Amino acid sequence: MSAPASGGMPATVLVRGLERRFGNTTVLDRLDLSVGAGEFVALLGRSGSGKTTLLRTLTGLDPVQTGEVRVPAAQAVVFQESRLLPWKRVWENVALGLEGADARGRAEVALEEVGLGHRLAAWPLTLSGGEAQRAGIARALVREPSFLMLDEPFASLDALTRLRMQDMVGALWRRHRCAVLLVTHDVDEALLLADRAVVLDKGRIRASFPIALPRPRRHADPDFARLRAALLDALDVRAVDQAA
Ligand SMILES: Nc1ncnc2c1ncn2[C@@H]1O[C@H](COP(=O)(O)OP(=O)(O)OP(=O)(O)O)[C@@H](O)[C@H]1O
Repeated sequence: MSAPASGGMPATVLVRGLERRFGNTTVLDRLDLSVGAGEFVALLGRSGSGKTTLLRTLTGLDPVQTGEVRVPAAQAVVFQESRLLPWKRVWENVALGLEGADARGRAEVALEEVGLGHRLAAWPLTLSGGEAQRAGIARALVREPSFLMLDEPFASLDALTRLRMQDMVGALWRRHRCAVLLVTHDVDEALLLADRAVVLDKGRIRASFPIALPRPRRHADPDFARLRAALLDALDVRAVDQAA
């Protein structure tokens, strides 16, 4: 795959002219998007703008009606709820579908990496919300994806747990360097984690902001506040109409 993504990186994910209609409603409208190798992209947009539909198309759950979608085979997705099987222990959930005699060992290493080494044999229903999401992230990482999709993974967590999880995901990304597409409603989350924030509106990309802030990112940084204001503007329908 040689088409360049933003920043001159080779594209890991390439979407060209993607359309998705449900009956007479166009949900994705000639959408173009690329995610570079190792690039962290945050996808923001108002409710109903098509974020989940785009993600479902990238995972193959939703068909490509019109347009082109290229994603690597080594992909993984983490949803808002962890979707662990309650009748399997935590390590078994993470090892599910892995091949080879070392599946359990690999699952345990992934769980240790997300700070769950002490709950390997626990039943999912005994985990806190944050722990369950950690297990979901371990289940994704153990597959060594070159493309990781995160669909509002922290939305149901309390504010403090969310901050801890954001820190953890930032650290994991620096270590693994896979391409990431994070769907979020949280502008600060995008600014804390992503290389680029992309705004979806009515099924089209309306804005794409490079987030050229040094890491670790700080809310107190004046550039952080400037980017937050620009991103909030782009999410506002009046600003979108002016840009269109
Ligand atoms: N299977 C379907 N049949 C009909 N309409 C659908 C279907 N799936 C999604 N839609 C419509 O497509 C539009 C986009 O939905 P989508 O879930 O992708 O938005 P979203 O940006 O993820 O929203 P949210 O932020 O609320 O999760 C909505 O108007 C939704 O009603």
